[in-house]
Amino acid sequence: MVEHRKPIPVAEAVERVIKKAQALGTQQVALGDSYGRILAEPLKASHDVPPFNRSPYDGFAIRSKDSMGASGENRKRFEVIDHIGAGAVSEKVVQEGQAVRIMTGAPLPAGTDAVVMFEQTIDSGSSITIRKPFEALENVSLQGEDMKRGAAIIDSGSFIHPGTVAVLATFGYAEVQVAKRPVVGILATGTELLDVSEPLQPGKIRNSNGPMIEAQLARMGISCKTYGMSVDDLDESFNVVKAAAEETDILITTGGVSVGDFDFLPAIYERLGAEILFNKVAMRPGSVTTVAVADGKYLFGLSGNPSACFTGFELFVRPAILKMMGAEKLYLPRTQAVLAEDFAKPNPFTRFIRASYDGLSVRPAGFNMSNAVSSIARGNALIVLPGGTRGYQEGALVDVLLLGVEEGTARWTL
Ligand SMILES: Nc1nc2c(c(=O)[nH]1)N[C@H]1C(S)=C(S)[C@@H](COP(=O)(O)OP(=O)(O)OC[C@H]3O[C@@H](n4cnc5c(N)ncnc54)[C@H](O)[C@@H]3O)O[C@H]1N2
Ligand code: MOO
Ligand SMILES: [Mg+2]
Repeated sequence: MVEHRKPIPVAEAVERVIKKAQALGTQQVALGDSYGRILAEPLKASHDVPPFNRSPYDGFAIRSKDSMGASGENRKRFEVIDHIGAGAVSEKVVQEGQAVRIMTGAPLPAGTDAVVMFEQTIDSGSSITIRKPFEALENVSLQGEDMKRGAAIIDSGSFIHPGTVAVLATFGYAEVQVAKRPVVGILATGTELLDVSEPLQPGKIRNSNGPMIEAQLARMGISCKTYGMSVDDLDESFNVVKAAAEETDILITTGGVSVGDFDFLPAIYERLGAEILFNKVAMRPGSVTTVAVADGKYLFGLSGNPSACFTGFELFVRPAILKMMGAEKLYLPRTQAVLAEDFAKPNPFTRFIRASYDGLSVRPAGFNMSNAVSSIARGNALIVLPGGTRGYQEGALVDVLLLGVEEGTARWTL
C-alpha cells in the first residue's frame, strides 16, 4: 500500500530544520582568508576612527579666528610656515596669521582648527590670502567621527564581506575568529545516472544534481566531499549513506525519497534509526523533500527532480548550514516585483517558480516543472505564490526570493 504523508507548511519545515542545527565551533584565519566567512566574535572599535583630527582636503590649515572678517574686499593673508602630507606630523605650533600647507589625511597641526581648500585661496608660495571667514572645525575630519573607541561595530554572526574586511584591517585584525565550516557530503542516488563525462545510453541521464549542489555549496563558500552516485539498491545505498554520514556533518542525497519501488531513502533512514523531521512539505516543487537527523548529523534527502532538488537546497540546506555557523542572517532575501506574464496554473501548495528578476519585474524562466533543468539555469530568483491560490495575471505584485546574494536576511518573511 502506498504510504500517505502529511504535508507541513514550508515555514514550519524551515523552523524544524533550523532547530536541529549544532554549533560547529570557531577557528582563527588570516585576514586575507576571512572573506566569505561568518564572524565569530563581536567587533568593537579598539580606537577612534579616524584616530586624530585630520584634513579632508588638500589646502591650508589655519586658526579659524584669524579668518574673521575676511571678504572679497578685505582678503586675509596667512604666512605659510610648514608643509605636510598624509603620514607626516607638523612640529610647528601655528600662531596668529600663520598657516600650514596640508594634504588630505594629514593631522591638523597644533593651534589650527580649520582647513582652507586650495581652490579657496590665492597662493603666492610663502603666503596665501582668503576671502571668507572659516568657523572652528570647518573642513576638519574629526577624531572618532566614523567610529568611537569602544563602540560595537559588527555583530558576531555577520557575513564577512569586503566592507567588513576593511573594518577588521582598520583595527589591526591580522587574524580573525570565524565559524568553522561544516563538512558536507553529496551522494546522488539513481540507477539511471551517468557521470558527466559518459555518453547517453537508453533510459539513462547524466547526474546533474550532484554538480549543481556542489555549485550551490560553492556559492556559500563551502567545499564538499562527493560520494559520487549509487544505484537504487537498498543495501548498497545504505552502506554508502552510513559511511558518508560518519565522515560528514551534513549528508545531502538526491533522489529516492518519494514512494516509488526503488525509492530507498525512507528505508535507509529507518535502518539508521534517524529522526525524520518531515518527509512532505506543502510546496511545489520539492514536496517530497525529506530531512532527518542521525547522531547529530543532518541527512538532507533532496528530491531527484532537478528543480525540486535545487529549491530544497535553497530553502532548507542553506539556512541550516548558516545556522550551524552561527550566522544571524539565514534566509534568502525577499522582495516584491510585478509579474511580467500570466501564470495560469492554480497553486494547491506554495509554489516556487524559477524566474528571472530584473529589479522591477519578474518572469518565470521557461519550462517550470519539477523535473526541469532549463529554468534553473535561466533563473536568478524564485517567485513564491502562496498555497491555496488560483492563477496569477500579468501585472500582479508577487513575492520574490533572490538567489545568489552573499548575505541573506534574519527574518523568514513568507
Ligand atoms: N505516486 C507518486 N509518485 C511520485 C510522487 C508522489 O507523491 N506519488 N511524488 C513526485 C514528486 S513530487 C517528485 S519531486 C518525485 C521525487 O522523486 P524522488 O525524489 O524519489 O527521486 P527519483 O525517483 O530518484 O527521481 C525523480 C526524477 O529525477 C531524476 N533524477 C534523479 N536523480 C537525478 C540527478 N542526480 N540528476 C538529474 N536528474 C535526476 C530521475 O531520473 C527522475 O526522473 O517523485 C514523484 N513521484
Ligand atoms: O517534490 Mo515534487 O517536486 O513536488 O514535484
Ligand atoms: Mg522516486
